[in-house]
Amino acid sequence: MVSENGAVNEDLVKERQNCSFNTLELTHLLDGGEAKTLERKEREEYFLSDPAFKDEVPMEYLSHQEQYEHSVRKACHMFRKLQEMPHGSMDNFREPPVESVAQRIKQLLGGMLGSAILKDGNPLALHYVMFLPTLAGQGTVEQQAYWISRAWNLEIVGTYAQTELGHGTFIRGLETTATYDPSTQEFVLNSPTLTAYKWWPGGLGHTANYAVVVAQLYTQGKCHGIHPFIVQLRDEETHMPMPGIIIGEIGAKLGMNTTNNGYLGFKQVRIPRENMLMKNNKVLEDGTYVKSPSDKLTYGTMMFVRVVICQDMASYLSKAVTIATRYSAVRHQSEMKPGAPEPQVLDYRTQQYKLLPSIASVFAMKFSANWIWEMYNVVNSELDQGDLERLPELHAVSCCLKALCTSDAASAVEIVRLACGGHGYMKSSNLPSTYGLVTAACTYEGENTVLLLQTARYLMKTWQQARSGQTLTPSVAYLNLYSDWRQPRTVWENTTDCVIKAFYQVAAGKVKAAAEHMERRAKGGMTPEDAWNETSIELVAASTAHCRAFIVEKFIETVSKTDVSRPLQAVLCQMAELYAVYWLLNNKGDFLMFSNLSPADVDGLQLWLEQLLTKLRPNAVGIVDSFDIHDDILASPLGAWDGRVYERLFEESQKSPLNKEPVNKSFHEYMKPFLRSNL
Ligand SMILES: CCCCCCCCCCCCCCCCCC(=O)SCCNC(=O)CCNC(=O)[C@H](O)C(C)(C)COP(=O)(O)OP(=O)(O)OC[C@H]1O[C@@H](n2cnc3c(N)ncnc32)[C@H](O)[C@@H]1OP(=O)(O)O
Ligand SMILES: Cc1cc2nc3c(=O)[nH]c(=O)nc-3n(C[C@H](O)[C@H](O)[C@H](O)COP(=O)(O)OP(=O)(O)OC[C@H]3O[C@@H](n4cnc5c(N)ncnc54)[C@H](O)[C@@H]3O)c2cc1C
Repeated sequence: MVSENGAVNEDLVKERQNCSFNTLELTHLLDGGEAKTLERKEREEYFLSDPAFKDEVPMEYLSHQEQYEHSVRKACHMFRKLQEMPHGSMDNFREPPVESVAQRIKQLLGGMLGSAILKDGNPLALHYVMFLPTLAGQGTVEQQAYWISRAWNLEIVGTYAQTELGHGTFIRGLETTATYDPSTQEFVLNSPTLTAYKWWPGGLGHTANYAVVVAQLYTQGKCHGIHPFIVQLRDEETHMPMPGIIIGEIGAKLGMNTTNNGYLGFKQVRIPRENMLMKNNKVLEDGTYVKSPSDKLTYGTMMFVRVVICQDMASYLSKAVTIATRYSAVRHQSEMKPGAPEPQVLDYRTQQYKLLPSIASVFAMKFSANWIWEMYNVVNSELDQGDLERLPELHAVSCCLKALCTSDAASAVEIVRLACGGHGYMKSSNLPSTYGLVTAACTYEGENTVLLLQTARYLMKTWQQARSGQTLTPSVAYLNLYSDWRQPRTVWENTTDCVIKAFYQVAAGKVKAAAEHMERRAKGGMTPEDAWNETSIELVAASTAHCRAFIVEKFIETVSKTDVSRPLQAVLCQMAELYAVYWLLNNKGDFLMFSNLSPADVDGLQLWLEQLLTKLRPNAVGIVDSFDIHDDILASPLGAWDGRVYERLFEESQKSPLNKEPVNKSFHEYMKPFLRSNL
């Protein structure tokens, strides 16, 4: 079914002809307007046309060390090009106003360009994603002026060193100490144990020469908890480790093998007092400690990254579903009807069930990521005015959204990889490394179970408030509405209103059940902590249900308000319905228990799901085409625009170093003597 030399695969041509909506309209919608699409495409062209980013030998065939060296070369070239970018866009980044550092970084690094150039991680990413935002968020005006300009101009390269060998989640338990010495006005950093060694920070191994180090602050004989310090790790000229710094790379990982995650130990390393980031808490010259209104402000960078991760997950998933959907349109297999031609695998219902809900997830993530990004900016400016009221709500929403977006992305990438059969197992398909990137996000920036429990903590508090009749903040207002889930059941309808209500009824029901079970345990004599731990499976489930309800509502709300042509509107609504019905059926026990759904309604829902798959099937390729992902970003023989899957797979196989010679020397060294010995 492949067309002659270089032409687009006929199946894909037909799919594109059958698409019922204007794919460009959807592209513009997703980019935020036509001008933004043009800007993105210009940026992509500017980077992707550069031969310096092309790999002669695919990275996977290089040694660990070579992979690192190539990625440093590419990362440096990438950021140099950013600085030199035409149309003055980078000029604005030379000395950015502090308050917009985060926005600008997102604007610069957002999207998928980075992963096209560096498929398995960028050793400079942490400099932009965490070092700079920490300087902006935690530094005083003077510290910002000095450090941010040095960091923006890449005079120094930084990372964020918080996690230790012994502790990642429980950051109050970190062991690195920073003890203030008023006689010299310095902090002395020390790693008292092996488990105190920093472990994991990206770029720490051999790339960064500075780090924000999170350590327990001691002054005047007292520990004041964890605080951020700027520490020089390596000489700016020679790059040799500074005295007292023990540093290296932690080794090969499941994925992200070019992010150069490192370890770091301190042996009585002295830094000036001014290197403690003092926007929030301060240590005066004489060692007096001055506390900020909330010790959680120190956690600001983590919150920022959790917010941007949601957007990042939507990008990775859009890439994976584009690859798998185009491949499924090109791939023919088996006989659906005796004697009939082999159908496109996309025509199998089970294949549609793997692909279409995963495509819908991209939209769900994008819309909720946009929403949380706006909330983040609003709350952040309130914080700057000293108003901390909405910080707990932002923390609660960002924790559960980060957890769901990353775990959904990881499972969807794996589902669509499996949907590509054997070819999905090839590294060249780019699906394994995409999985490596997204599954890492389930752990970094807060392990997902831990984050869901943070949201649960907030839900338990608000549940008590709901019970005492208090008005709740918007994201939990439903707890007031559905606090009594044993209300008489109303008739189930297959409508989005009924579905949204059901998701919230389930969330409220699960919050209530967890709260009641915890109370019962506490009344039975358990300590609150034990009661919490015993109930934590239900707490995580409550948090998940809360977040799913929120995502479903935002999805349906966004598509209903979007001003687009009718054909596109229809597709977006089908996507939103599919997302909702898919998750509803996946958790039908919860809905039967807590919502208006009765067993007799389940058949109708299953039918609804199947009808949606039928309606969306002809637009599957059109929808992923609208993501408008450049072939060099997809970097997959299975997913290229032209659908020349088999030719491209064969071309990729020719890049294996083993194919450079007809007989490998191992034949003469091992096989031949072995075979002879069996004669
Ligand atoms: C730059 C943009 C570019 C865009 C392009 C795309 C790029 C995307 C990014 C991709 C690249 C990423 C590279 C990888 C980066 C990984 C970096 C890391 O992992 S770094 C390492 C990341 N490491 C982690 O993430 C570690 C995870 N662990 C933690 O964050 C904490 O230990 C904890 C939150 C679990 C507990 O903390 P603990 O102090 O024990 O707290 P308790 O439980 O005792 O609760 C006490 C009270 O505090 C409250 N509260 C808590 N937090 C916050 C908050 N943030 N705020 C407000 N409140 C908060 C809580 O609600 C409670 O309130 P209440 O009920 O009393 O009223
Ligand atoms: C690719 C990657 C990049 C990273 N980059 C950085 C970086 O740049 N800088 C940095 O500082 N760190 C970084 N990290 C570290 C990362 O932030 C931590 O790994 C993460 O916060 C999880 O902590 P942990 O490894 O200690 O897991 P643990 O907390 O030990 O988790 C192990 C298990 O214990 C469970 N658990 C732990 N606490 C609780 C609890 N309270 N209740 C219930 N269950 C619990 C978890 O759910 C999990 O199942 C990175 C990690 C990875 C994988």
